[in-house]
Amino acid sequence: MRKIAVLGSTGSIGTQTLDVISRNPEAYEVVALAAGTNAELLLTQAHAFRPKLVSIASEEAAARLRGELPEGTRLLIGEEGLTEAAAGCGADYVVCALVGAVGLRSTLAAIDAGAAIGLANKETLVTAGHIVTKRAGEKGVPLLPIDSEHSAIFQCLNGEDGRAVKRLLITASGGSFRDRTREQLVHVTVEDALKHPNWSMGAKITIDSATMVNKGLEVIEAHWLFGLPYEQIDVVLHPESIVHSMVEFSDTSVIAQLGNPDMRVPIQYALTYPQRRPSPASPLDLVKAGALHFREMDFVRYPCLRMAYEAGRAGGTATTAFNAANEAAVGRFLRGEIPFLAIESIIESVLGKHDAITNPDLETILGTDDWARREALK
Ligand SMILES: NC(=O)C1=CN([C@@H]2O[C@H](COP(=O)(O)OP(=O)(O)OC[C@H]3O[C@@H](n4cnc5c(N)ncnc54)[C@H](OP(=O)(O)O)[C@@H]3O)[C@@H](O)[C@H]2O)C=CC1
Ligand SMILES: CC(=O)[C@@H](O)[C@H](O)COP(=O)(O)O
Ligand SMILES: [Mn+2]
Repeated sequence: MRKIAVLGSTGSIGTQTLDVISRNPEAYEVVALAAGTNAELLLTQAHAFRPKLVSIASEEAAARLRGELPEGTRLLIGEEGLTEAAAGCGADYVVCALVGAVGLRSTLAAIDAGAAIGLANKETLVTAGHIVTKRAGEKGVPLLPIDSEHSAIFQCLNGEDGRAVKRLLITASGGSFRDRTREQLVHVTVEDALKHPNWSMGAKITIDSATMVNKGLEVIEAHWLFGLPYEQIDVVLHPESIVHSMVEFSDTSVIAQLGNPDMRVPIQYALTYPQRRPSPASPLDLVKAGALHFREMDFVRYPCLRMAYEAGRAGGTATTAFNAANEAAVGRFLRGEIPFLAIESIIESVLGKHDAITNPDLETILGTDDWARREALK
């Protein structure tokens, strides 16, 4: 029986992970759950799964859990709680479903404890990919992708020799504003931006899809997960989100992974790999799905993707700054403080002020993250 910790259990990926687990109760024991603010849902989950530990971000949220948890479930708070959930409860598998670079330390703690990682939290790889992948390699810990595109690529590669890969083709839906011109983006609202055409996801990633930052993060995530240079990672617009990504090989063969948009498929595959199990997702009927479309990516329409490639190629702390500036800017947009198009100007401005440091250690990464956030909030 696999002992699992779910970091970010109350979010979109976290709740779907627990849904997958609850359909296979004989295979999993949930040993720890960690959340940010949603004490009510965390409490319900604690009673359903009876973990050894629950962790919540603040003392205020923790107050709502005291005296209400099942017998034998400990309560911890903040970064200490995240680390203990990741590394102190005997989990042999940790699902990293936190949103943002806040997931970095607990992911590293889980790796140091020798747990396999189911990784949804792409910001961690974008922030410190060289540290996370090196540490996982040294520990012999697998990093199993949950992000749908990376799960698709992982499945297409199927253990193939990387030298036979010509390029990765990451698909992008185009997000909430895929049919709008840049001029039409001037007055869009938060409510509009949160309407993703194909996926129901947390607020931050939904905004990232609309700005195309999400695809930029995914290009950098693919660079670290699959060890390929940026020249071999391309993005193609695919409005239907049926083809989750593709790999082109040196003999011109292109292998794709397809399915209806349902994150429980890649989540389950990351949990059961190398096996497959029946899934609750609705089967894909290509005849009913109709025509599938593919369009060239327009880097003028989507400058955030251009900036992500530039940061990726610059390397070192450039991607840390890119991610942190975006996190802060998206927070401001969601709070109604800035218009949609200011997200990209803030990222551009922060990157313009940043001199990337090569091969940074963790302290330098955290310093850059902090600096970029403060710049983005100015
Ligand atoms: N949703 C999706 O379909 C996909 C998501 N991803 C990636 O997966 C990750 C999670 O995304 P998603 O599930 O959509 O995000 P959500 O916002 O839905 O969930 C985020 C989770 O993180 C928790 N959290 C946030 N801040 C903290 C903190 N400081 N301490 C502890 N817990 C915290 C939240 O807790 P609470 O809600 O209690 O505040 C919540 O459980 C992101 O990196 C995203 O890019 C990748 C592919 C698809
Ligand atoms: C489901 C998933 O993996 C998301 O990252 C998704 O890819 C978002 O869609 P787009 O970024 O392509 O709009
Ligand atoms: Mn994705």
